[in-house]
Amino acid sequence: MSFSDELRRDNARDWDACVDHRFVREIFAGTLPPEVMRRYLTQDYQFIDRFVALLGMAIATADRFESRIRFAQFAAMITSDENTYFQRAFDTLGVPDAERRHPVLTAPTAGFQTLMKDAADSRDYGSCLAVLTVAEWLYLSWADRAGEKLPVDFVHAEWITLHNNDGFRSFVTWLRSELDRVGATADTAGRTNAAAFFRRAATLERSFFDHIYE
Ligand SMILES: Cc1ncc(CN)c(N)n1
Repeated sequence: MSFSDELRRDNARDWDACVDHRFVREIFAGTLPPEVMRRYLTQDYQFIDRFVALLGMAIATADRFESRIRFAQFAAMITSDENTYFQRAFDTLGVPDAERRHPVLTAPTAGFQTLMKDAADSRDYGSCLAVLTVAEWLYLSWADRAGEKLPVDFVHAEWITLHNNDGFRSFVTWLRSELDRVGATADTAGRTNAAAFFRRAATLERSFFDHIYE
């Protein structure tokens, strides 16, 4: 079994809870209440900020140019297509500027920020990769539903298509192969560290979905 499959299997409870989450069912059905989507997106925008910083550390610590290019291209997408989606969704949902920039952070958002800072501060490529892989592979896992119709509202539909398009799918395939490659050459401590970051990320993903309904 590959390293990434092993990590996913070891975190199956949190992983499966996210893939089958109420948020996922409601966003596909187009029934996600606007106040829930608003809470989700205002918190997630703070996630994205630190996520881009972590991508920067992956670019800095990667062991080859080819990997840096992949991350740089992905960072370009997040800071263009995904960033403009957030702005258009905030406009539609009536989120004022102050709340876009400085919302009161919830515990899962603050937890993610600490996790991403810890991964970046480790300056360990495998640990950065583990967190990035959970964030993107888990999102592909819930968003990639063959044959499912898209909801009408762009705020719902585009959040799905940002996470199930061909470019995203190929980035996730590459991320997993990169984690497998790095895991195969890492020593026991390196694999243990990456596994611990993977676990923290999977747990937080689940509480992030849960908390927007609390
Ligand atoms: C919490 C969270 N996790 C993952 C993703 C996917 N980039 C996201 N936008 N937000």
